Amino acid sequence: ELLHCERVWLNVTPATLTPERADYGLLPLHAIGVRAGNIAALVPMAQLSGPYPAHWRDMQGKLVTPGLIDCHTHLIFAGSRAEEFELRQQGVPYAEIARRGGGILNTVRATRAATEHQLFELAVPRVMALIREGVTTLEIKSGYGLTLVDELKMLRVARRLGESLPIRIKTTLLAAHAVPPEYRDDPDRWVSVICQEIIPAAASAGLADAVDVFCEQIGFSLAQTERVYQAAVDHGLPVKGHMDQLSNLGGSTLAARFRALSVDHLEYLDQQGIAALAEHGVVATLLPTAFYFLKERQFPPIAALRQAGVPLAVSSDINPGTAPIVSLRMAMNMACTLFGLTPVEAMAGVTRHAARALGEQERLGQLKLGMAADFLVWHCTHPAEISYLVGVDQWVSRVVNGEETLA
Ligand SMILES: O=C(O)CC[C@@H]1NC(=O)NC1=O
Ligand SMILES: [Fe+3]
Repeated sequence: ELLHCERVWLNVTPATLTPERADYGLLPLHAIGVRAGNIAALVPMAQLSGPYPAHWRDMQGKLVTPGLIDCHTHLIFAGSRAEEFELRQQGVPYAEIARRGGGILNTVRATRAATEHQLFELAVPRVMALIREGVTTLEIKSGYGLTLVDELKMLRVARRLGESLPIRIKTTLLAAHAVPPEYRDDPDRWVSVICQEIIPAAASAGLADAVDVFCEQIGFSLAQTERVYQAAVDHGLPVKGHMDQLSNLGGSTLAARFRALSVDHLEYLDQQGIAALAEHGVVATLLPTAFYFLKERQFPPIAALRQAGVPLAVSSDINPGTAPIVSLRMAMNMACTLFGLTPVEAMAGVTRHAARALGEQERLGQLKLGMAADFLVWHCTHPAEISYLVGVDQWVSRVVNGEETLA
């Protein structure tokens, strides 16, 4: 089947990350061929004899993996919380910083004031940093606009990043990120605006691929979360949740009832929630960078999640408040170092499990015939290096939708 491919990479060592294997799914030397944006051939070199179609490259045995998927980011924002970082390091408590107008609402003010083009320009270097790390699919949330106009503005910027840069973008509406100042006295009315105005507008404009809620004491209650989830489902949108990050409101169980794609953070997830996730195949997304930056003490129940067979994803949670570290591979390293994941689990967490967290498990996240031709050929000699060594460029060929990208 190589002869029908548009491009072929010879002598690669595939790490397939298919679910049948408990390891990287490493195969001996293969040729990988693409056609019409998909993986059209994956053939052992031992079975090959020339001639080979045009556009082939000999990769001399280099490792090839599925493209990395960062399934949870807030990387579109204006302004900076660096000054708050300084205050915090001087010992000023969070509550005092919030009282002074800091926190999420600081970023909301700056993001509302920024134009669509300014937000795009601010986001490009952050996306390019992830592209350099090997990310080929990236989820970006809204949540710093907190008005109909500004939430849609953020989602349009996210869509434009995918149209302008060699990366797949999935968008998530997170209008339920914080209560904007205009609704401080009546949060339920903000939830009504989300359900009756923002979700319908985002859905009909095709701007949102999913709907997320920050279900937390300092965010939205279980009842408010349920209202937003019901509106999402009524408009054909899947849901996900920032759940059990600082306390347990029972959000994961509710999310599982709504067949959520994923629940994320999970430091306070309990056995009831774990059972609900396992029953409905919901992905548990670990966000170790926020745990690290907030100096959290409560670990997510990794062993219990493993025991229950809940798929673990790993993501950067890039955001100006609790995860100002623009690196998926640093998050992989922290998932291993802080949370005790193995490098194999971290790799599965940014490939097939991250794809599932975005509802893309049929198309992305594995090296498998017929799946999207999103893959990386690495200098690395061992797949664990992708979680181990952070900060250096290490891919020699980056392919998205079958096209080799040089950025
Ligand atoms: O501080 C910010 O800007 C976002 C915080 C971030 N958002 C959320 O839902 N959980 C978080 O840690
Ligand atoms: Fe987040």
